[in-house]
Amino acid sequence: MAVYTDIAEDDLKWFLTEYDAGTLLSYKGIAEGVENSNFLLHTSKDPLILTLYEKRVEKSDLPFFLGLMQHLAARGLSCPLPLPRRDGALLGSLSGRPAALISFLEGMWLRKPEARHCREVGRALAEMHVAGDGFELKRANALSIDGWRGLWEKSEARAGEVEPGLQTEIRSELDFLSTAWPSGLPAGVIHADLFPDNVFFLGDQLSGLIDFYFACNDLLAYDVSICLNAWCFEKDGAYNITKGTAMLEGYQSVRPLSDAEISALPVLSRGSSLRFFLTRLYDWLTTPEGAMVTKKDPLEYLRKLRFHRQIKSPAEYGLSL
Ligand SMILES: Nc1ncnc2c1ncn2[C@@H]1O[C@H](COP(=O)(O)OP(=O)(O)OP(=O)(O)O)[C@@H](O)[C@H]1O
Ligand SMILES: N[C@@H](CCO)C(=O)O
Repeated sequence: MAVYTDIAEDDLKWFLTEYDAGTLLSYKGIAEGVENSNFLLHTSKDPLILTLYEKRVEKSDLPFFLGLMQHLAARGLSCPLPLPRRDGALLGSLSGRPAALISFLEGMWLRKPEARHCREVGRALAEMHVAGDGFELKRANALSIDGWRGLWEKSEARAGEVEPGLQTEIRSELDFLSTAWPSGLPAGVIHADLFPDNVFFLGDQLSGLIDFYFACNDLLAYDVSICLNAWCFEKDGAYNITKGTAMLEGYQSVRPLSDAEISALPVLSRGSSLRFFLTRLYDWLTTPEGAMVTKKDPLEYLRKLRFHRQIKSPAEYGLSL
């Protein structure tokens, strides 16, 4: 569960005096999520989410994340809006952690998304890419090509515990990606973690995107590859081309991909598979047994990586070329 830091009711009430948030009626920790501590607050006004930022989030990045939510919401994207304090600041401090209040978004994430949902996600991703234009703050992607080798080196010695032979395979993948990684593709603000648990639906209608805490500036098509990986594979590891077609059509109904972006999809998808494999591998090897956090399977992403490696044409993702 993701409540790493407990809060005392009195401290919370004191914290809320800095905001025009109404009177506290109740609060409870939210079990989902792995990165930060989240609480649902009921007040005499609107419900709110309180997030306490934990160790993996750099405090210096918070103005980017919170400012981005404001920027996107102001351009009509459905995403949480940070509530400013009375002094105008978006960030406060609670229980020794940086903390923010954000608006509560109605909806549920889908445990079993179908092709029609993938279409909506593709569309929303493109809308986010378009709406991100003009956002003035910049944040480099620490979890892109330049960061992968360092991340791998933290796990390499023990990687064989997860699957024998991994060392050779990942080293050669890193070598391949460092020569094949595309440059010059359209770049902008990307979500970088738009998995099913970060997209809310009300019925079949997409109601909003959450969790912008990996957002950064990077290649827009790299974000598309992250979504293909997160939404278009079945539990048995098979790529679902119907979902892929729907997602790519949804995306292109808002922002058509260039020929260069389409050609780069297999390489970008190898990269995004490696990115989630590496963070999951690190967590797998370092999270203590019994910790109240669900560890995610790194091998799921190794299998996706192997799938993308044998792709001969981007048409195999469901694009009509
Ligand atoms: N604005 C919001 N409105 C409604 N619920 C929210 C909102 N923000 C977060 N939540 C709830 O809190 C949960 C965890 O949020 P979030 O995904 O941001 O956490 P996290 O720790 O950064 O997780 P991860 O990075 O693993 O996805 C969500 O699944 C959702 O249930
Ligand atoms: N979405 C990530 C975890 C949280 O960022 C994963 O599935 O590995």
